[in-house]
Amino acid sequence: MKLLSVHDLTAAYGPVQALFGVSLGVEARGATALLGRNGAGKSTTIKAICRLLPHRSGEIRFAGTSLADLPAHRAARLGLGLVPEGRRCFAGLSVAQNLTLAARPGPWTEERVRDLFPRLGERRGQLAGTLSGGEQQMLAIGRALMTNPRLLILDEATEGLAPLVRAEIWSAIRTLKHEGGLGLLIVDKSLRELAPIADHAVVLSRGCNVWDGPIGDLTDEIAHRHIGVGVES
Ligand SMILES: Nc1ncnc2c1ncn2[C@@H]1O[C@H](COP(=O)(O)OP(=O)(O)OP(=O)(O)O)[C@@H](O)[C@H]1O
Repeated sequence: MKLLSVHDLTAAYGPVQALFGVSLGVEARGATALLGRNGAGKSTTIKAICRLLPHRSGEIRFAGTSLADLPAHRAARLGLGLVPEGRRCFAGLSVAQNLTLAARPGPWTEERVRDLFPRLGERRGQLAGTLSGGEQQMLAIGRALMTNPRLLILDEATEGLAPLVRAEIWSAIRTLKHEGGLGLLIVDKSLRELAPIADHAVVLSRGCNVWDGPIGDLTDEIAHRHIGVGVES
């Protein structure tokens, strides 16, 4: 059984339909990359999965349970951990407070998050609002891990960051894939970084699935046409 299974999802912002039938799956401890050009519907798909946006039709099942009628906090409690686009940490609270506020029982503790991101340990008492963009992203990932999710959803986790910080975050994501004991759904355009992590890729265009398969089978032609990047990018 898949950890997450989305079938034929449609969703809209008021009168504007954004998803026209999106399907994807994530295996337990597997990693799926969700790809597509700007505006393709990736964030909307994630919002619908996390119940931050109601869907119109289709099915969303997580660990065998339908999420269709659940509010966002109940879906989160089932084990969905979201690292949203734009990070969204509590700027006026310290790193440690941000982490402990999110905590739920399980293998992920503040100490383990600090092992994954040593910079957060060095800045435990610092206000989140004064962290660099990369450090805030690490904190956002740390906060999601502190909820002890079964599925971690990363929406553009490395966008707009300097190369060295990006490398640190990708290294942490690789560690999560191999040692984290959780499933991953990753939205990103860095196909070269995703290739050793994701087992599977789903490509969206204009709110529809246009390609789905093992990430290694993604051709340069498909990548250029539907993601706007080459497979080596
Ligand atoms: N709050 C909103 N109100 C109305 N339309 C929206 C809203 N948010 C997104 N959309 C529209 O829904 C479509 C899908 O947007 P979405 O943000 O899901 O794309 P995306 O693939 O995540 O893009 P990006 O890579 O730029 O984040 C787009 O046409 C977008 O303009």
